[in-house]
Amino acid sequence: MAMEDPDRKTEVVLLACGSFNPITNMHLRLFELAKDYFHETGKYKVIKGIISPVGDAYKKKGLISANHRVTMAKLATENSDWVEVDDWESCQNEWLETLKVLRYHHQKLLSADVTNSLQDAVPITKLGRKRKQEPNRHEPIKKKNQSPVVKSVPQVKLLCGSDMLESFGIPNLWKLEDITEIVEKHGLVCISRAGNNAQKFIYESDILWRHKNNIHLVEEWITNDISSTKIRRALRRGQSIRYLVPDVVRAYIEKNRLYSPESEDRNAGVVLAPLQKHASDPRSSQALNN
Ligand SMILES: Nc1ncnc2c1ncn2[C@@H]1O[C@H](COP(=O)(O)OP(=O)(O)OP(=O)(O)O)[C@@H](O)[C@H]1O
Ligand SMILES: NC(=O)c1ccc[n+]([C@@H]2O[C@H](COP(=O)(O)O)[C@@H](O)[C@H]2O)c1
Ligand SMILES: [Zn+2]
Repeated sequence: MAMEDPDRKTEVVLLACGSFNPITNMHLRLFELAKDYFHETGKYKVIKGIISPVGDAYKKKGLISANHRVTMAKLATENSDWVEVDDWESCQNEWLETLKVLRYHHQKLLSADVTNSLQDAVPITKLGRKRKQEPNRHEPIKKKNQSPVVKSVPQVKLLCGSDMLESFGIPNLWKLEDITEIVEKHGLVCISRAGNNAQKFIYESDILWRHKNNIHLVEEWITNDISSTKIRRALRRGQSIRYLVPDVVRAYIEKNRLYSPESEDRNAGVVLAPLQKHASDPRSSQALNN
């Protein structure tokens, strides 16, 4: 095997935004697939995964309270040593554009980095993460003013499925400037199926095409059709969801009787927050594919 200096790799944090209503094994697989992909390039090191369940103000039909969705996501990731759940987005009173969630997490890493570099000048560790498992690494000894702080902050990339990528083309759902900033400043990791439309979708959009180096398409060879919609459907019908979601999540759903015909009717007839917000905004993404 080639000798590689792990410090040369670009550090990446993966951020997944969605309803997670409820979280499934498929959602957890997205992170593993993306991590394998980045590590196989030899250029990146994935240091963290973040699940950010959307807030109740998103108003999607059948969306149960964020409180339960966050709890289930935390239960699902309790055995993961790198994926965590962040409830900042779901605690906001209003629905937030995904770009704002990306910015928030990037900013948070920046401030962690600054705090770290102020606290200890030597040795320099990238990010401000404690490297517990590798105490004997030979970090270069530098004075803090010799190393620009910003340079070592990891990139926060949006992790999604191809359905989310393709939703960029739905009129009034996304602002063009948001899509541009996501692919320009952060980057996108999209888990897709062989022979699907993700590549064609990128080809057909000038903006996505221009930034295609920052859009990583990861092929899912061991396909898996689990979706939250199907989980909720099975629950309404009294069917088993065992082995489709982590067992702790299944137990939590049963104990709290979370999904029912009534819960599926929540927000029925209500306009989805982004559509409500952007409908009157001429900058919305009707012009993605030009
Ligand atoms: N089968 C899948 N393959 C790839 N990505 C997926 C798959 N299912 C969900 N995702 C991705 O997971 C993220 C969170 O999605 P979401 O919470 O909507 O889950 P979902 O299972 O699609 O739920 P629903 O059925 O309610 O739409 C999104 O980026 C979505 O694209
Ligand atoms: N303009 C935007 O930023 C925008 C529009 C639509 C959905 N989203 C996000 O995408 C995710 C979609 O989740 P669902 O597939 O469960 O609807 C949510 O996190 C939502 O906030 C963002
Ligand atoms: Zn979905």
